[in-house]
Amino acid sequence: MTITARQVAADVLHRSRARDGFASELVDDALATANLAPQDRRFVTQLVFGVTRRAGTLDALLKPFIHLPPHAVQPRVWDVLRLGAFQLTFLTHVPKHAAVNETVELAAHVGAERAKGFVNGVMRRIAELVTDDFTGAPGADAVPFEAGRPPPPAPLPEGGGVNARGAPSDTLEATEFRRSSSPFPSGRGAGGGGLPRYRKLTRPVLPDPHAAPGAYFAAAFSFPQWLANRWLERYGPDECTRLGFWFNAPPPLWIRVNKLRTSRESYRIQLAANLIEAGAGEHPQSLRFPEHHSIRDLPGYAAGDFAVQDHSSMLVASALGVQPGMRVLDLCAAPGGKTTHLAELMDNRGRITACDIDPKRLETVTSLCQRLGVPNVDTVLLKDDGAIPDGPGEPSQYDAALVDVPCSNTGVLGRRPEVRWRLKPNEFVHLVRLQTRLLIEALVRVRPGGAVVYSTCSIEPDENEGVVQSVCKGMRGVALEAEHRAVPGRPSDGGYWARLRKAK
Ligand SMILES: C[S@@+](CC[C@H](N)C(=O)[O-])C[C@H]1O[C@@H](n2cnc3c(N)ncnc32)[C@H](O)[C@@H]1O
Repeated sequence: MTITARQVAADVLHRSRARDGFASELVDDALATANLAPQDRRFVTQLVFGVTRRAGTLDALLKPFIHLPPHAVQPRVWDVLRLGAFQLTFLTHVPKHAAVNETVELAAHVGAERAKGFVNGVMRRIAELVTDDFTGAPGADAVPFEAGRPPPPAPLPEGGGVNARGAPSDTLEATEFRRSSSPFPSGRGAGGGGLPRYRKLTRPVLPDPHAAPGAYFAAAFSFPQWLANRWLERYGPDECTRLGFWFNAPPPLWIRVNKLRTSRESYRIQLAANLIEAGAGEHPQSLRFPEHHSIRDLPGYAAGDFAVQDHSSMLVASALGVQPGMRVLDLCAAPGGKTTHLAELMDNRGRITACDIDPKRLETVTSLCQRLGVPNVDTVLLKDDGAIPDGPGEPSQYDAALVDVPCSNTGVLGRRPEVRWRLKPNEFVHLVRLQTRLLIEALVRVRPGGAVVYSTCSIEPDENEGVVQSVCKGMRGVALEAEHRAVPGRPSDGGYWARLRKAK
């Protein structure tokens, strides 16, 4: 029997709830075995990522029509209801009757044949609730649909904003969060440039944005209440609206052109010959695709002409300022995106020790090195105690180190849709403790005069400036040389890096 895209999506959501892995890995696994046409494969991704990102909003829309205690609805039936509500609210290419009927059939697939009538009733109410009208203003009867289209970016000079080594200029914050205390904005600017679109409902179901901004932001933009409160206090409603739209949309695809193999311009010509459009980003190796592409189908994938890497991540290895011939420690290396970038910046000359505690993820460092043509990386599996090997020869003799620590991932919530629901506020204490320890260990391994770059894909100050400041304060002979906050959506993922230098 053939399996449908909706059935695959329902199965992935079930596995994701059981925390079987990241949604992206589970989708890849499922698509590897399901025999689906390309447009159905894209539909699976759209459903799984969309439902996971928007789960909070979908539940707010569903709850008024479910007169049962939440535990009385089986989790898999709840997944089915979210899948149906997502199609009716956030997709415009699925006809309403198809969304309702297919969702009812899905109940049987998840082993809840007897729930078909219930699912049918709820879906019909959602179909009545969601109108085909859009507005530019938030409200209790308007669901955030999409950000306004930003104005086209001004053309960038080649390598603009970066120095000769490809390192970003050492200013703190090339871009900055905008703090505002205005009520939730409407109109131009709220979504990052153009007019945002909110989908009108026939009646108010969401909290009122003016009377209850915290509850509104959590429900309308689908964030856990604790995170909504945290961000509203820090950024204000205007910036939260922009972040909400950004994190609920699919993030753009960026690649890093492998300068060991080709140049950005030559690769762009290769893309153009295949009628594929890509725009140059500020980092001299970066290209951004305006449209979705299957990575393995892009020209030069097997030959290692590029690695998939977000623009913000490319800035991190560049910030270390490595030179050919150096001995470099990469303390949290897997899956190897930044390790291989370091090798490219070193022109494959010198040695990189790439450590991680996860053996499976460490294997991906090796395979990425092979694909990209990087021979000078030694992978090291760290033991449970996290003990790090000394550099070649004497201890503490690495010329430079990168410590790209495990973090909350709050800068990449669009790419990691399940993170917002898995992350708990009490995790920050443990993360900060680990991050501080790793940064100190990297500093200990580097020679006098050497540099360490500390980085995260978090936008939480306690994981970023907080860790760096406390280490600089507590460790003699260590100075903060430069730091950079990447703001989500300007132009890519959120994150942070700081370069520290040991006194000579
Ligand atoms: C943000 S990821 C690194 C991404 C990588 N630098 C890249 O660019 O592809 C963090 C990594 O830290 C690893 N990790 C977690 N705890 C660690 C520890 N105590 N020591 C070293 N690595 C650790 C995780 O397994 C994970 O691979």
